[in-house]
Amino acid sequence: MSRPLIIATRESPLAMWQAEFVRDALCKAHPGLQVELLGMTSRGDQLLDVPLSKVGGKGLFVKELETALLDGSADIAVHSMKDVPMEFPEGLSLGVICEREDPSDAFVSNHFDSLEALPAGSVVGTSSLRRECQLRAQRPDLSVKFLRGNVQTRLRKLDEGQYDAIILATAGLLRLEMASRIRQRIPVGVSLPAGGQGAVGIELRSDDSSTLERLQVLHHLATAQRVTAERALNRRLEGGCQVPIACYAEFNQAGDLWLRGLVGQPDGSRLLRAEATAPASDAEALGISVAEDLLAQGAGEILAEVYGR
Ligand SMILES: NCc1[nH]cc(CCC(=O)O)c1CC(=O)O
Repeated sequence: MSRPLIIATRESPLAMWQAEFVRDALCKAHPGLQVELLGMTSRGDQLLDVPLSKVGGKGLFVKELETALLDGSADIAVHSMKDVPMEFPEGLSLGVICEREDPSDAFVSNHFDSLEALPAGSVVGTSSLRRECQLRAQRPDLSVKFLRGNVQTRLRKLDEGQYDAIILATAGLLRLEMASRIRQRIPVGVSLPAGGQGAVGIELRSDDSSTLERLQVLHHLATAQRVTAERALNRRLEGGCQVPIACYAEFNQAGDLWLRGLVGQPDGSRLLRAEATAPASDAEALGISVAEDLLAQGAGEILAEVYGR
C-alpha cells in the first residue's frame, strides 16, 4: 500500500471544512488512496521562528503549515485564496485552485434584512478596511466598529448585541452550513470582494509531481484564471487582506475576463475604481494594468498612508 497523503491544516472550523472537502474529493477520485489530516493548533497568521535561509531562501519566514510541507511531515496545505500571500517560500508552490464558491460579502443581522434597511446610526462590525471603506462611502450615516475573531466568534459578538449587523464572506458561511445567517448577499458591485475570496487553493512541494497529478481533479481552470488576474492586481499594489484593496474578475458574455479593482481611503472619503477586460490568456497582464490605472489615480498615496499607520 502506498503511503498516505497528509494534509496539514489549521483547526478552525472553516480550515477543517476546507481540508475535509479536499480529502473527500481526493478519496473519491482515487479509490484506495489514504488521506489523513494533520491538525495544527496555532493560528495561521503566526509566523514561526524558522528563517527561510535554512531552506534556501533569504530573510523570509515560513508559517507553521509550510514548515510541515518543507520537512515532509505533510504533503499539502489547503488555503482560502484570499489569505494566501503573493510569494511562496522556496520549494513550495500553489498546485491547484478549486472551483469558486459565491465570492460575495454577506450582510448578517438579527434585526435587519439588508444594508439598505439599516437605520442611520446602526453599528456595523467588520475588521476589513476593504469592507469598511466601501461601507462608509455608501452609508456615511452608519457607525463601523472593529470586529475580530473567526466566523463563530464574530457571530457570537453579533448575537450578544454588540453590533446591529456584521459583514462576513458568503463562502465561509455557506461552507459552515450557516446559510440561514445570511440576510443578503451584497452584490459585488456594491461591496467588491477581496482578491481570491470564495476560492480554495492547495499548496505543495514544487518537486512533488505525483501529488500534483493526484490533485488535478480538483483544479478549476476558470476559477484559476479569475484568481490569477486578481492576484496580479494585488501583487502590483503589494496588497494583502489587511489593506483597503478590492478586486474581482469574472467572465463576460464575450468570454473575456472582466476585472474590476478598487482602492479606498478607510474613512470612505475617497474610492478609486478601475476596470478592464482581456482574454483569459492575458490574466496576469490584466491585473497589472488595472493596478496601474489605480496607481495613476493616486492609489499609492492611500496605501502608503494605510501601511504607515
Ligand atoms: N480572512 C478570514 C477569511 N478567510 C476566508 C474567509 C471566508 C471564505 C473565503 O473567502 O474563501 C474568511 C472569513 C471572512 O472573511 O468572513
